[in-house]
Amino acid sequence: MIIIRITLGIIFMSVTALITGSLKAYNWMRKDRDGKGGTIINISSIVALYQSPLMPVYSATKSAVLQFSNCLGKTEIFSRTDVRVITICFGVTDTNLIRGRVECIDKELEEKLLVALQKFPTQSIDSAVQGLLTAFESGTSGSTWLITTNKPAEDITKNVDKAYEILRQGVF
Ligand SMILES: NC(=O)C1=CN([C@@H]2O[C@H](COP(=O)(O)OP(=O)(O)OC[C@H]3O[C@@H](n4cnc5c(N)ncnc54)[C@H](O)[C@@H]3O)[C@@H](O)[C@H]2O)C=CC1
Ligand SMILES: CCCCCC(=O)CC\C=C/C=C/C=C/[C@@H](O)[C@@H](O)CCCC(=O)O
Repeated sequence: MIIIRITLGIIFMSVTALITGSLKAYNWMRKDRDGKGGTIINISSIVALYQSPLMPVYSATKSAVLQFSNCLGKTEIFSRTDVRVITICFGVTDTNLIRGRVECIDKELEEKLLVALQKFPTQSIDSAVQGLLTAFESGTSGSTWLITTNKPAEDITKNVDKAYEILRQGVF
């Protein structure tokens, strides 16, 4: 089925390749294994910051990117390895990704997504890159940055921490 192929593709690209690539770089750079330290910047999305029915697969992959990168960048690890891990949540950005046809799990969702993508303000590539550079210059390890709607990059680490404080209630 086409959707299985697309789904496996997006999971492979956004999760499997990102995690294996990050860990390769991580092990190469980590100071406690004779590396020189360094920075990993992983790209998530605004879809990791809210729950929408439009793209359950894509949203799941971007949430995985956020959680993996936040956890890998935690101080307990960073203090030993000097490998800083930063996560970027981009809003809709004017690239080929949103220009091409976006296949969803059914036609109804695809139509809703097209409307959403047209309605949601699209930021320029320049603004997205400027925001990424700000995060690179200022971001601490394990931080999350919201870069959307041509606004300056915003460090939303505290929001993510608060969200997980709520989610962990009753767990321990
Ligand atoms: N454009 C947007 O609105 C947003 C994009 N993002 C994320 O930003 C990242 C980049 O997306 P865009 O630049 O917008 O997409 P894009 O489609 O414009 O660019 C993707 C690039 O990756 C290359 N590529 C595809 N498969 C590859 C592979 N197997 N190996 C090496 N290169 C490959 C393509 O040739 C293309 O140049 C993605 O992770 C996307 O999910 C996140 C939020 C919003
Ligand atoms: C209003 C939504 C804002 C989204 C901001 C972004 O991250 C841009 C995403 C733009 C396109 C995403 C394409 C994703 C494609 C695949 O996931 C999809 O074709 C696979 C199956 C559907 C699914 O992801 O559930």
